[in-house]
Amino acid sequence: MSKATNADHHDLAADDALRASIRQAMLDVRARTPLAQSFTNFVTINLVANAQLAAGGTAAMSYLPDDVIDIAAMCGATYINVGTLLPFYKDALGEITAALHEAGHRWVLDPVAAGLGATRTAILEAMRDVPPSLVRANASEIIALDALWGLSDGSDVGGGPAGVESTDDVDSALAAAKRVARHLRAHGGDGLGAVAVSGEVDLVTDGERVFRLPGGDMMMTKITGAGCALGGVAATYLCVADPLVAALAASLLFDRAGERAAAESHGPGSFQTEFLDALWAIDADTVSTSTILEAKR
Ligand SMILES: Nc1ncnc2c1ncn2[C@@H]1O[C@H](COP(=O)(O)OP(=O)(O)OP(=O)(O)O)[C@@H](O)[C@H]1O
Ligand SMILES: Cc1ncsc1CCO
Ligand SMILES: [Mg+2]
Repeated sequence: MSKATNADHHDLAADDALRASIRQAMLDVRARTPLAQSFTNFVTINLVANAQLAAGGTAAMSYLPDDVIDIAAMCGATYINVGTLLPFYKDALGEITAALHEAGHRWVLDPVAAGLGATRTAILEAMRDVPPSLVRANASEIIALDALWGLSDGSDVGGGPAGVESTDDVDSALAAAKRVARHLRAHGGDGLGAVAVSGEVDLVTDGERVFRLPGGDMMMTKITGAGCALGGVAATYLCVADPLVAALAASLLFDRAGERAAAESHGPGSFQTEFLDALWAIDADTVSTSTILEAKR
């Protein structure tokens, strides 16, 4: 598939309403300290919680269905990540996602390693009819999710799952990302939904509008869980903003924070520390005035 060129895009105008919404979402998170709970993998759980706190929210992690369902009633959004599977997850996630859907509660799905293994496939397939508000994933995972939800027209053939890392570039997931976003909007209840595909240039779409966000730093791929933390912070923003705005705000904050951390650090260990400091330090104006390339329709 050909790469989009700059002629196909324009930077969003300074007075575009989306920029004001992104700025407001950041200010609201820092003013209100919203709680987004997580059901997430145990490799990166600590980074997810710390990133949510650094971005201005609060965190609570749980795996027990009645606990997660009770917390959902008192928090703004939930983050669900299928990275490390345990035997009880299939039943627990089925019960939790059905209840969240019934309650109209907003949640973010991180379909880590989508396409890998029969149990993960069954878990993700069951989410098709009770979908999240926002899917945050790398390109390979979006291509796999689109296929296993039966949305694919067969034109995108991804590299397939190779574990938790992407084997596909972000643009190759464009059609899949748009189909998944449209599915979320059609089945999510409130008509809202968005997909955030992370990579060297992030791609965010609500199924109609497509935005590309250049930036970040390759050091983000040298710590585990930058993507998981991005999903967790997207859930933090989802407490105060629509899925499209939450996806853009979180992705832009991560890009700016990654750049700042790379300039201050000297390897993966200090990068992670500097990255949390940067999530804390970067202001709403820096994020909302970032380059946001919208594709011509
Ligand atoms: N090559 C790159 N250059 C700049 N930024 C990048 C690059 N690759 C990823 N990023 C950034 O890193 C963050 C995480 O994206 P990534 O695609 O690595 O997620 P992921 O594969 O789900 O990660 P994980 O599963 O380890 O949590 C995003 O903010 C993204 O913009
Ligand atoms: C390394 C790893 N294994 C399962 S989840 C995870 C974190 C990155 O997604
Ligand atoms: Mg990931």
